[in-house]
Amino acid sequence: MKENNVPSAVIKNLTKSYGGFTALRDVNLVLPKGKIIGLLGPNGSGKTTLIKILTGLITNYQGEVLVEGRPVGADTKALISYLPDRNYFADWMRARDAIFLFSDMYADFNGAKAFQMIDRLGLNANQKIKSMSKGMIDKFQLCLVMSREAHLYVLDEPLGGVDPAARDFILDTVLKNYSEDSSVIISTHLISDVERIFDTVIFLKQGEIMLCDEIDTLREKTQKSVDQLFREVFKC
Ligand SMILES: Nc1ncnc2c1ncn2[C@@H]1O[C@H](COP(=O)(O)OP(=O)(O)OP(=O)(O)O)[C@@H](O)[C@H]1O
Repeated sequence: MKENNVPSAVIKNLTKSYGGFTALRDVNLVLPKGKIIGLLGPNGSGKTTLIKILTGLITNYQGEVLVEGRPVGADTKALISYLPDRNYFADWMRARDAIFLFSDMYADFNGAKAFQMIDRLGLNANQKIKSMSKGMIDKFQLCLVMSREAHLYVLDEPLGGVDPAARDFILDTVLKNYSEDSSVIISTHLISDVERIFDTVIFLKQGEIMLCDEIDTLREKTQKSVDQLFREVFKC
């Protein structure tokens, strides 16, 4: 059962240091359900660190992180569908093997949906993943991740290797496959391609939240696209 009134994630006073270096400083965020959230920031601003904390891959930090009201841990991993920034398949695997593996691993995974999606994207279920191009693997991983009925989807650079013609299809795939009971957090540098699907935008700067706003409010306030604003705020 999904607990409808609980935010997908709540982050309170989160600080993460690597040795003497502070990668995240006193981050506070609430990720409400039914939203697509853009997590944006220049290289090294702490996006992947935040994502790894949310997904339970980094466990030593200060502060509190809740997913569906529960502290991040073994329980919450099952609630999150995570697209990492690199692939994790064994060399021998064909696309269909990975789909069957996901079926075994995740109770909320819809294998039929995954087969349909890869077909729609022109991928071959019998092809070895190792022999796919980077863009093909990106598309395939996104199909797997969006074929789960998760509470929180965490997508780290989902379009990195995807050709411009396929990007819109991928974004529509994201839009179609998350529900009002879940939320999606997307970290990307391809802001102009992705901003049309954001409800909320977060700018991270040197480990701190410098902006967290609804996209409509932001556009009204600044009269700029998110991409334009990002380029101005983070101009080198
Ligand atoms: N394992 C680690 N050990 C030490 N420092 C680290 C480690 N991982 C990340 N950092 C540092 O923490 C900071 C934030 O890194 P992070 O990977 O979270 O940034 P990012 O915003 O995802 O960057 P990018 O856009 O380049 O992927 C960087 O200064 C990075 O060098």
